[in-house]
This record gives sequence, structure tokens and C-alpha cells, in this order.
Amino acid sequence: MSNSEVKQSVDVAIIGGGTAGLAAYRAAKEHTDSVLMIEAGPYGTTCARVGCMPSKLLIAAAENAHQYEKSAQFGVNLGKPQIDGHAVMQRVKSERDRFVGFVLESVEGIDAQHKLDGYAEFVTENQLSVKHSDGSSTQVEAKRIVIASGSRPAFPAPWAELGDRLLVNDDIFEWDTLPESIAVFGPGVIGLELGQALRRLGVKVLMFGVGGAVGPLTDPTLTDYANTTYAEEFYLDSDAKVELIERSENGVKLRYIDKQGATVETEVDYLVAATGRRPNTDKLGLDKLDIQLDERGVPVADHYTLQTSISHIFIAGDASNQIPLLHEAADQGKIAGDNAGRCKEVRAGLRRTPIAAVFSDPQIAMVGESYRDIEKRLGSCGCFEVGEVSFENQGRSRVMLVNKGIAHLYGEQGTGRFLGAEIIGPNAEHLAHLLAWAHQAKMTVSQMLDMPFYHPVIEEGVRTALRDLNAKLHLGPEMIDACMECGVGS
Ligand SMILES: Cc1cc2nc3c(=O)[nH]c(=O)nc-3n(C[C@H](O)[C@H](O)[C@H](O)COP(=O)(O)OP(=O)(O)OC[C@H]3O[C@@H](n4cnc5c(N)ncnc54)[C@H](O)[C@@H]3O)c2cc1C
Ligand SMILES: NC(=O)c1ccc[n+]([C@@H]2O[C@H](COP(=O)([O-])OP(=O)(O)OC[C@H]3O[C@@H](n4cnc5c(N)ncnc54)[C@H](O)[C@@H]3O)[C@@H](O)[C@H]2O)c1
Repeated sequence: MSNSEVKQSVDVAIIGGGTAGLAAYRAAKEHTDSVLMIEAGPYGTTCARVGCMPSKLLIAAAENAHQYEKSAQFGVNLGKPQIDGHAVMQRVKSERDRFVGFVLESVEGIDAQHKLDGYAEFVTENQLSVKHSDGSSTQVEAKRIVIASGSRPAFPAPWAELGDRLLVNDDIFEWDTLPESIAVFGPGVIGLELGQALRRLGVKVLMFGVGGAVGPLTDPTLTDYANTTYAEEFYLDSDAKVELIERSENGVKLRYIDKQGATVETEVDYLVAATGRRPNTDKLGLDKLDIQLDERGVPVADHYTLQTSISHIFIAGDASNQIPLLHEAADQGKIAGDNAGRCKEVRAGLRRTPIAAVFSDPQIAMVGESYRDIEKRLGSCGCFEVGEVSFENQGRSRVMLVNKGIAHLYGEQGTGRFLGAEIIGPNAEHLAHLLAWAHQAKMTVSQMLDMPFYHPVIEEGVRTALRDLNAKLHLGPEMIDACMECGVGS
């Protein structure tokens, strides 16, 4: 029988076999054995193949090179590090393949009757057409459907004319060695992480943005600090005026107005587009359904149940246009799959305190509500305060020569509740976890100050910001210049 004649009928169909899709599959299977996961591309997940893991592997190599270069400041002279681009990329790819291997093993453990290779599109609210690579198709009739189709890089259409000189993150992790020069467009999370890592591995990097933003930061003080700090390592103009982007014989020709107002013409090997990602919902045939969409064409879904305006269709992960992070994809997949697996009722799932970390140096982290959101909600009544610590004179940070950064902690007037934080600074990934746990436990700033702080540690910087915040909320004493009884430099 040819595939084009195949018809399948299931309780739950899941579009996408990435992190959210796999989590949805497992959760739905708790309720019914009639589950089908449809995957259009290679299994292994975006996170393991071209996302979180290979990017952190590249950053790990870069951090080592940087640490080596910095050692002279401690009186340890190691000379200039020799970067072997082939060896760097070989480790990135072999470790990446190891991580992907674990995912593939778990996918192989799924019964063949529960998996279907092909591209799924809606025909009706309950029917999907799945196109296979050999041109045939399968019609899938499903009582409930989870959309877990992920996202893809988005960039201005004219850049496609750069051909093989235009790269996105996926391409970088296929390199056999490192190029000499790149221009990164988009100083967001991906651009910052990959651009800085490549710079530290000896690649010439120019970075251009629009509107002045750096990473996910929304607090103007921290954004200014980030702009200045990263620009010490590579050319960064987060509000750039680029007049020309053109393919040349051996790379990409650029003309831009630099920060001093001079016109600069230069050429780089590649243009790396890190200008954001778009949810993969535009080619799912959603126009055939009477489903409520947001301004990006993504089905609107309830935050807690992941149910769309069509009660038997759920959405999870990057496709949902909510919070495009790995742990969120896993949580959302679990909630959506659980609800799709249940027949009649939907249940609210656990949505944790928002937490995000950027693995740049200094790192960036966001916890709870962002400055922008708090300012919008409470700014007009002056109902919140900002506690600050600078890491420049923070004891342990200076000892370790990582004394760059600022943390802003936000608290609510009256209740004294901790609302959120933005950090650019050392160990921000770890500080963010402390703060996120406190936020999810709905702690007040005073309660957080009752917690133990060791000496000398970078976490003492968090205590300084908390003390500052508590004083500004009129819940604690005025900040004195330095707390000597807390330990020098705390
Ligand atoms: C460079 C980079 C670095 C990152 N680093 C981090 C990090 O450090 N920490 C972090 O938390 N997050 C990070 N992320 C984000 C994280 O990778 C994503 O949030 C997460 O992988 C999303 O999972 P998902 O299941 O929604 O999508 P995916 O894993 O992409 O799965 C979606 C799947 O759906 C399939 N699909 C699409 N359309 C169809 C269709 N019509 N029919 C069938 N199948 C379809 C795709 O082939 C794909 O396999 C990073 C992302 C990138 C790109
Ligand atoms: N460490 C992590 O957790 C991690 C790492 C990488 C990616 N991610 C996830 O992936 C998502 C996507 O990352 P991203 O970096 O692609 O998106 P992003 O939204 O973080 O950044 C895109 C940047 O590109 C800029 N930009 C847009 N158009 C531009 C143009 N024409 N020219 C120059 N700059 C332009 C934007 O102003 C923004 O600064 C993130 O939001 C994050 O959730 C997470």
C-alpha cells in the first residue's frame, strides 16, 4: 500500500519531536496508548543539535582561552594561547553528537507505531496531512492535537542574496575550523554568546544591533553598562547605521557609520544573522481553522493550560511564542500533553518563576518580572524600588578578577515583596537561581535577608543589593558605605 493511501486515527497527535514534543508525548501516554508524534526533520532536538549544548561547548573553549590570557594579571605568565580552530570545532561537534546521541536513544525507545516522519499540516480542526520525503502523504485523524513545532532563525529577506556567506547558528556548529572575521547582526542572546565566544577564539568580530538593546536586558542602567562592557572586547554598536550589505568575491562587504560618525567600509568572511527567531506556525495551515492568533500569527493559548481557542488544540515550546527556553519547552510540553491526553477536562500546570541566563562574560540573568514589566505595572504610582550592587568593588569578585557588573533587584513598596531582578555580572547564572527560588517562594526582601550568606562569596553582592532595596522600601536601616561586620568587600 502506498503512503498516500494511508489513514491513521489517534487520540492525540503531536506536531514536532523536539523538547516540547517529547515531553508532550510522555505526558499524553500516561492517559492513552493512542498517541502519535510527527517529526519533519532530524530527531535530537534544537537544544542538543544547534542550540543550548553546542553553543555552551563553543563558549567553554573561549572561556578557557580567555582565562589563559588573563592569567598574567595574577603573575602567572603563560604567553598568548594558540587556538587550533580544527580542534576547537572537533570537540564542539563530538561532544554535541554525544548529547544528541542521548536524545536519539530515548526516541529509539519509543514504539515505531507512535512515531511518524513527515511534515504535518492542518486540513481541518481534527485532521492533519503529513507529507513524507518520498512525496507521499498520510492523513491523520486526531481527537486532540499538540502543536510543538519549535522556531527557526528569522532575518531580513534581502540577506538571502548573500548565499553561503550568510550564516545562522545551525551553520556555525558545522564548521570544521574557525573563520577570520564575521559580522554579527543582532546583539541579542544568540549574537552575544556566539559573537563573544568567537572573538575570544581569535575571530575578528563586528556586532550591529537596532534600537540599543543588548541581550534580554530591559533596565536602562544595565543596558548602558552592557553596551560599554562588551564593546571593550569587540566592535559593538547596538544602534547601528549600516548603509550597505553586499556579497563580495570572498565574503561580505559592509559600509556603516561608526560610533564616532565616520563612514567605514570593510569586508568580513561571513554575516551571522542572530536577529531573532520566529515560531514555526506560519506553514501549519492554521488559516484553514477558526483559531485565535496573536500579532505574530501564533495561536493564543492559556498560560496555565496551553489550550488554544479551539479546545482540543494545545501549543507548547518555542512554537507558543511565550518564553523560548529549554526548561519552558519541557514544562509547556508536559502541561499540553497531559491536557491532550485527558479526555474531558483540562488542568492548570505549574508555571515557574521566569529565569533566564546568558552565558556571555560577564553573564546576564533575568529573574521574575523584568524592569520593563514592573515599570509598566507599578511605575506611575512609584510603587516599586530598585536595590543595586556594583560588582566592581565586591570582595570575592575582585579576588577572582571577575569584578565587572551590576545587579538591580526590584521590590514592592508596602508589601516588601521581591519582584524580580536583572543582572550583568559574575556567576549571574547561579545568583539568578537563588533569586528565582526566593521569588517563587514569594519571599519578601526582609525574609531573603534573614537567609545565610557565607564569606567571602559573590552572593554577598546580592545581600548588598537586598540591603539597599530594603532601606529604599523603608523596611530596613539606611545603607552605610560598607558593612565591615559582614566581612571586607562583601
Ligand atoms: C543557539 C541557541 C542557543 C540556545 N541556548 C539555550 C540555553 O542555553 N538555554 C535555554 O534554556 N534555551 C536555549 N535555547 C533555546 C532552546 O533551544 C529552545 O527554547 C528549545 O529547544 C525549544 O524546544 P521546542 O521543542 O519548542 O523546539 P524544537 O526542539 O526545535 O522542536 C520542534 C520540532 O518540530 C519539528 N517540526 C516543525 N514543524 C513541523 C511540522 N509541521 N511537522 C512535523 N514536525 C515539525 C522540527 O523539525 C523540530 O524537530 C537556545 C536556542 C538556540 C537557537
Ligand atoms: N542562554 C540562553 O538561554 C539562550 C541562548 C541562546 C538563545 N536563547 C533563546 O533563543 C531566543 C532567540 O535568540 P536571538 O538572539 O535570536 O533573539 P533575541 O530576540 O534575543 O535577539 C535578537 C536581536 O536582534 C536585534 N535585531 C533585530 N533585527 C535586527 C537587524 N535587522 N539588524 C541588527 N539587529 C537586529 C534585536 O534588536 C535583538 O537585539 C532567545 O530569546 C532565547 O530565549 C537562549
